[in-house]
Amino acid sequence: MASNFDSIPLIDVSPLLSNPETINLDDPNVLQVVKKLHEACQNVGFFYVKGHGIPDTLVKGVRDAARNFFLLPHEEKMKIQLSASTGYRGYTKLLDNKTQGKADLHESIDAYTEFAPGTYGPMGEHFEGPNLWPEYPQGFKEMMDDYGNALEKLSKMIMRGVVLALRGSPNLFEGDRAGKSFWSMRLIGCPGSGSAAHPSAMGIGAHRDYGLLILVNQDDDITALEVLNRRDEWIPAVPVPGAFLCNIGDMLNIWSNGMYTATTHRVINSSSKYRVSIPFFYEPNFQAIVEPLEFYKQKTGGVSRFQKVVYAEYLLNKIRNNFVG
Ligand SMILES: NC(=[NH2+])NCCC[C@H](N)C(=O)O
Ligand SMILES: O=C(O)CCC(=O)C(=O)O
Ligand SMILES: [Fe+2]
Repeated sequence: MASNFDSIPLIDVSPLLSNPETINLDDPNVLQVVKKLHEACQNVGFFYVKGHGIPDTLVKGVRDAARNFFLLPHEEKMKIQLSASTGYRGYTKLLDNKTQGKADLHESIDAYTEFAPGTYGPMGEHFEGPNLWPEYPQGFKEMMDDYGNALEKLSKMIMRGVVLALRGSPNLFEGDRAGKSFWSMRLIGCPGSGSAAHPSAMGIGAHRDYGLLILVNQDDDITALEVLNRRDEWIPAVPVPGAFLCNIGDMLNIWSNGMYTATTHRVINSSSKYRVSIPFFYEPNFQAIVEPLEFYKQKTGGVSRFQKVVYAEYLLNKIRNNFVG
């Protein structure tokens, strides 16, 4: 469970990225980073990541591309509309995504890892299909693919750092667990409250994320994301230019037997400006079986605190609830 934090720590992860294949605690810089990661994952469930090596042009480029897309006329955007038959990929208009049964005041493009039809059997069919990107500007798809690949690599290295903190094997979350991450990405646009026809609606209602690790790329000049601490206070996640905001999802909460926290958060854009954010969701393998790992159980009292879930089933159940009346 999250503690009574009142701010979100900033962590420079560059020491984790210098020797990806031989990362280990003999390097004092690595040791320092993993301690900070562990502490943040335990007490806050959120942290900022700098020193990540993703070029600023790419980080801003995807946000600008998203912003330009959301400026297009409604009919144009609806050409790539998301539905169950597009594998839940594509565009969702304002107030069509729901959180806890309430309409959210955001529009979005949702994307998932692409895979060959049949790869994941009948469960996989629900998510089959290419991602739906706009035709214009040219190169939209290529930029999003580059971005997804870069964030997948970064997420994997951060996960190695998290495991190393307790002297676990750095590849604990690879192989059958998350070696073939079923990652996803959302391009999100939230109107400012001044322009909204629905002043009471939240951008995104209170929720936890589903998977392992989320990296949020958000506009620098608007504070809208808020994070719930144990005193039930909403702590604003003020943007740190050049840094990603990183948080933990339900699957890491389960795998770590509750040691690491999937913290509740929400989005309220009370500024007058339109806000763009792009969360990247680093998730388990589609078919991963997720239950408290022995490694973490030993460190959390020896008793499993969670039932086993299959990631694909968990995800599909969540997604279906997002798009029903
Ligand atoms: N993939 C996500 N984390 N989506 C945002 C969470 C909000 C979503 N409408 C839900 O109820 O779960
Ligand atoms: O827009 C944001 O800053 C965060 C979005 C979010 O929490 C989500 O999509 O799960
Ligand atoms: Fe979220």
